[in-house]
Amino acid sequence: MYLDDKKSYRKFLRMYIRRIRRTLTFQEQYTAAQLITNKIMTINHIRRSTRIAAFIAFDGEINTTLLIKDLLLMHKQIYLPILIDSGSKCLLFARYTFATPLICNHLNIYEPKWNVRSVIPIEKIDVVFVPLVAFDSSGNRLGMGGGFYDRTLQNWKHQSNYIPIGLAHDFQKIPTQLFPIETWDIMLPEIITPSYHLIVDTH
Ligand SMILES: Nc1nc2c(c(=O)[nH]1)N(C=O)[C@@H](CNc1ccc(C(=O)N[C@@H](CCC(=O)O)C(=O)O)cc1)CN2
Ligand SMILES: Nc1ncnc2c1ncn2[C@@H]1O[C@H](COP(=O)(O)OP(=O)(O)OP(=O)(O)O)[C@@H](O)[C@H]1O
Repeated sequence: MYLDDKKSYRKFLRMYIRRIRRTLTFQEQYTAAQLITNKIMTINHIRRSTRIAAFIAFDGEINTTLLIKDLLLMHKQIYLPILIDSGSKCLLFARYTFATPLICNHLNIYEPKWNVRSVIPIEKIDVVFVPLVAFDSSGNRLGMGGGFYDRTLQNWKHQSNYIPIGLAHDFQKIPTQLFPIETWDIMLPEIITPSYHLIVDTH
């Protein structure tokens, strides 16, 4: 592997951070989940929103179970991404309630069972919580490498009212000078970790 080409460097960075993420203990994950949930509950524009897209964590991502539970208890409408084999590689968002069964997809991620009536156009969502592998203080985001969120969010600034917000562990932050940016990467205007709430000017 050669780290002087960007593709290999992105692959290396993903592998490196994913490996650290997977070594977190249950206690570390639980503490992080409590801290990030408490932080999110204090953010006014999230408290005011009605429809929120979240994700079910896998591969050591920051655990969202407590967050989703608290948001449901606040009577927010929660949506989760589902992957469909359409070739478009865009995500669909389906309604999730305490009564919704989750199934494990081919990438080992839990998602609601596909049902045409539970899917909502992304334009109707207020806040989209976005998983990520690495980020920097300018709002750059590196994901799992499928390009799903990059494609799904590509028009958010121009055609939509929703705001994408990255959720991550603190250690997933990379110095900007080391960040391998690609032209198609979507910049995140906000990123929340257990310790801070980063607000970026993406204009
Ligand atoms: N929680 C969560 N949900 C999510 C995402 C995510 O990053 N986190 N995604 C964000 O886009 C989408 C799924 N994207 C993914 C892209 C690539 C791989 C991946 O490379 N997985 C395997 C290898 C592939 C395989 O087994 O076929 C791996 O772990 O290496 C996984 C998920 C939609 N849902
Ligand atoms: N808006 C887009 N339109 C077409 N192709 C895209 C777009 N965004 C990303 N891609 C393609 O998807 C592939 C994976 O992109 P990338 O490595 O940035 O994924 P990622 O951001 O890490 O993953 P994800 O967004 O799923 O978490 C790249 O080969 C890229 O060419």
